[in-house]
Amino acid sequence: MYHVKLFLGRGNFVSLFASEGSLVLADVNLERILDSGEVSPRLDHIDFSLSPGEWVNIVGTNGSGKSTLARLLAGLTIDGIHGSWNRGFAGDRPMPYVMQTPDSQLFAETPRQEIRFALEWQGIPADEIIQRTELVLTHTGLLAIGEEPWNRLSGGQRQLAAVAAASAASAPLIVFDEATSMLDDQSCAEVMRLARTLHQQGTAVVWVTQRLQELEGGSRVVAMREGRIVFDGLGRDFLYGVDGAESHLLETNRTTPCQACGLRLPYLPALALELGRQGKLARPYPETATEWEQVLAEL
Ligand SMILES: Nc1ncnc2c1ncn2[C@@H]1O[C@H](COP(=O)(O)OP(=O)(O)OP(=O)(O)O)[C@@H](O)[C@H]1O
Repeated sequence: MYHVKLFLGRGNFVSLFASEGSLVLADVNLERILDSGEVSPRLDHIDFSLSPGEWVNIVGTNGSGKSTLARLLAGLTIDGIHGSWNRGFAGDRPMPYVMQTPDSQLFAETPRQEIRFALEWQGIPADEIIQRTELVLTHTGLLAIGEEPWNRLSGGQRQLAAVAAASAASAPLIVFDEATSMLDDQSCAEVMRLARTLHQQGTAVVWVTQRLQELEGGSRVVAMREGRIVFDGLGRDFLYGVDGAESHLLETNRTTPCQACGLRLPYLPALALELGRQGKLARPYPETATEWEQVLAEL
């Protein structure tokens, strides 16, 4: 860990503790002009740090600022942004950014071509490109459809090709912006598997999602509301409230951080909270399928 002091303009400084090489944003702001002519924040006093190799989930309702933050983390240009940042391990080049709909980011004609172009764009020597393309196709399970034109592939297969091309960059960070929201469950699981493999290999992952059932209890969740980060902590605390605060939570009828963001609790956390309310279940609440099976068998 080290200590960074960032100049914020107007004579203000902010001090943040960050792991060495972290990507750090400090008091980042972005405004937008509404149709009425009023000014409204798109990003509102954002302080955020991402360590090398870390996985962070970004959640929030529509229009809360998730994509804007994700684009900023990817190093894509956003006009009108104010504040301080140090891109740390992510460097100055734009990082791969996988969008919701694959068709808006595929520009070659087949998965093999798409990966080849991604490698060419990085400046990989021509004699390495063919071999590396085949390796990426193999590792992503796309070898059999490498030569298929997009119109013969499903949306899920096209999205996998987009992830494969993004992963070909071997970048230190990859941003998934609701990359699974248009996919069926199987394609969704395959895209998630690829993202997890990249993470296990050391790539930092920014995972923007509205599918709260994807959140793991021990993973980091950053929740946004009206351009602000309103929660930054563990998935289980986001879904259930902070441990120890539960009785207060129930007595006063306060909502969990998830509900306070205007998001609906997924079915299983909602069930766990309800069973807790009825005194039939105590913390720690089950998170995995096996833990749930045990709990249900004992009820
Ligand atoms: N290019 C832009 N110029 C001005 N305002 C924008 C622009 N893009 C988005 N906005 C506005 O900024 C706010 C945040 O948008 P953003 O897309 O970051 O939210 P989001 O949480 O990703 O929403 P969604 O889940 O609907 O994609 C919204 O009110 C949106 O209308």
